[in-house]
Amino acid sequence: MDLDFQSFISQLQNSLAAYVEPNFWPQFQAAYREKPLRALRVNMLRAAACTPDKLIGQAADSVEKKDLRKAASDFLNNWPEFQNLKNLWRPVPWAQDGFYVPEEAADFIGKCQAYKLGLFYLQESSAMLPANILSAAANDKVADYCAAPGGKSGKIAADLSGSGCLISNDISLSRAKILLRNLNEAGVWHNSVLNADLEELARLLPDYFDKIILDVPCSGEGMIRKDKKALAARLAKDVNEFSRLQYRLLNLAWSTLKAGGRLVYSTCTFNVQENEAVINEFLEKHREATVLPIKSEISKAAGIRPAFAYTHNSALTAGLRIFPQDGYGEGHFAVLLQKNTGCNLDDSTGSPIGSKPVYAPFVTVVDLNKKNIISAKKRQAAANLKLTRDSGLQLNYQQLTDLLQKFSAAYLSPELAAAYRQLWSRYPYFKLIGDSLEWLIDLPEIQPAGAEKRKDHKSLHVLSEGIWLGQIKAFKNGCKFVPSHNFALLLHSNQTVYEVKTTLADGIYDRILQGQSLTIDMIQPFYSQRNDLELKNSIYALLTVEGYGACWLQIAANTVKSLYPRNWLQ
Ligand SMILES: C[S@@+](CC[C@H](N)C(=O)[O-])C[C@H]1O[C@@H](n2cnc3c(N)ncnc32)[C@H](O)[C@@H]1O
Repeated sequence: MDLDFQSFISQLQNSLAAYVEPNFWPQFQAAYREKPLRALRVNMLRAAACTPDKLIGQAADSVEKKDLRKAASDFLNNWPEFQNLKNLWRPVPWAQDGFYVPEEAADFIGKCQAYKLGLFYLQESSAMLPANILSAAANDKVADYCAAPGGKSGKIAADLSGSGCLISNDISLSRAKILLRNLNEAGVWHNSVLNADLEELARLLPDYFDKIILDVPCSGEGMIRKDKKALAARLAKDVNEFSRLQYRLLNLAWSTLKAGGRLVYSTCTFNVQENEAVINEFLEKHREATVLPIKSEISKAAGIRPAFAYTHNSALTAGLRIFPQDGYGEGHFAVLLQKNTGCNLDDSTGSPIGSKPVYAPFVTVVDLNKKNIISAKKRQAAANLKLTRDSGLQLNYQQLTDLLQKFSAAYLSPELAAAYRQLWSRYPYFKLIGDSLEWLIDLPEIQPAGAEKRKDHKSLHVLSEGIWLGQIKAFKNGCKFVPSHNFALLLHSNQTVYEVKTTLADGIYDRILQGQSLTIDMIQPFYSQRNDLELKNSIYALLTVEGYGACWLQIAANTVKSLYPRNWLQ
C-alpha cells in the first residue's frame, strides 16, 4: 500500500475509531481497488418543455416532479444518441433524476450532444445527496452559498421549475464564472450568480431564505478514489483549519435563514471533525437549531448510513453518510437543520448580531463603458426608470416594454408571447449593462447602490441577476432587441414563429458547435411549417434539436449566422 494512502487511512482511523466496527476498514480499503462509477442528473428544467403555464408559475409542481424517476428514465431511454443503452441506466438510489452512466457510454458521455444541450449534468452520485435532501419546492427562496461549479444549484433550479428564486454564490471568481456558464447551459433563469464572501451576504440578507444549501469547502477525502491528486491535497491540509472555516460559514449562512427555514450542511469528506463535530458545536450554541429526520425514501435508500453520534449526541444520527464500500457513491456527509426561532448568532464568529435589512428595494442601471453606476432607482419607481445607452440614446420603461412586446409578437408563438407579456408586467424590473439587457425577476435586492451604499459594505460582485434577455441595438430608425442565447435555451419546438427544426442526425447543431458556417441551402429543408420564412428581411429563427431550443439563427437574404456564443465553441 502506498505510504501516502496508509497515512490517510491511519488519520481516518483515529477520527472514526469510536464509531465504526473493525470490519469497516478492510471493506473501506477494498473499495479503493474498485473503479468509481460515473453518474449524471437528467436536467428536467431543459428536458421537459417550459410551457406558458409553467412560465407564469401556474404549473410549478409539474407532472415531472411527481414522477421524476419515470420522466428522467424515459428521457434517457428515448434519446437518439443512447439507443444502444436502453434500460442500462441504473438509478441512483437517493436521487430520482440521477442515474449511473453505463460502462458502454463512459468515454462518450461527456462529448455527446445531449450534454452540450444541457439536458443532463455529469455529477458524482453522492454529490446529488444534499440537494435531494433540501428538496426545494415551488416558490421557495433558496441560497446555494458555496455553489461552484453548480451541480447542486442546477438541481435546485430544476426543482423550483422557474418559480421562487435562487442565489448561487462562490467566493472564487474563476469558479463563479464556471458556475455561471454551467447554469446558463442548463437553462436556469430564475437566479442570480454572485461572487462574494458569505460574510458580506450575511449582512445584506438577514433572515431571508426559506432554504439554504451549504456545501462547504472541505478536505475532500471522499474524492480520493476518483481523483488521485485529492490524496496529496488532503495530506497537505489540516482538517481542524477546515472545521473552523466550516463552523464560521455555517453561522453566517444560518443568519440568512428565516425562522422555520431549513439548511442542509454537507461535505465530501469522511472525518468527524469536519462533519458531526461542526454540527455538534453549532447545536450547543444555537438552541433554535434542530436536526430534522430526512425523508425515508432517501435515508433508507441503499448505500446510505446514519451519521455518527459524536460525543453521544444521538440527534446527529439523523444526518446521513455515504461511504465508497457501500457500492453507490464516493463519499458524503449531509445533515438537515431547521431554524425554530429568530437568529441568535454566536459572538465568536465576529458577525453582526440581530442585523437588519439595510436596503430598500431598488434597481440599478450600470453602464460598464463608464465603469460606474449611473443611475439607481427604487423598485417602486420602476415605471419611471430611464435606461441609458452609451450612444446617448435614452429608453424609458415604456419604450423598453414596447421593444420586448414587439419582439415577442414577431417571434414567439401567441401563447408564449402572452405568458411573457404577463410576466414582464408582473416583474417590470430590468437592468441595462452596456447594451445588454437583464431581466430581474423575483430576486432579493442585494446590490447596494450609489448613495445607499453604507461605508461598511464592500460592493458585491454580481455576475448575473435574473436572466440575460438580449441586447438592445440602436439603428438609424430606432432600436432593435436581439435575443440572447439564454433566451434560446428557454424555448422548445413550436414555441417560436420561425424554427429550423432538426434532429441530431441532420448535423446542423454539430456544425455550429465546431464553428463551421451554414448556408441557406443547408437549413432550407428544416424550416418549420408554422410560417413561411421571409428571406428578404433579417429574422431570428430558433434552431431546435430533437425539439430542444439550441440557439438562434439570424437569417437575412442569403446568409445564416448562428448566435451561439463564440466563447463556448469547442
Ligand atoms: C465543495 S465546493 C462546492 C461544490 C458545489 N456545491 C457543487 O455541487 O458544484 C466548495 C466551494 O466553496 C467555495 N468557498 C470557499 N470559501 C467560501 C466562502 N467564504 N464563501 C463562499 N464560498 C466559499 C469554494 O470556492 C468552492 O467552490
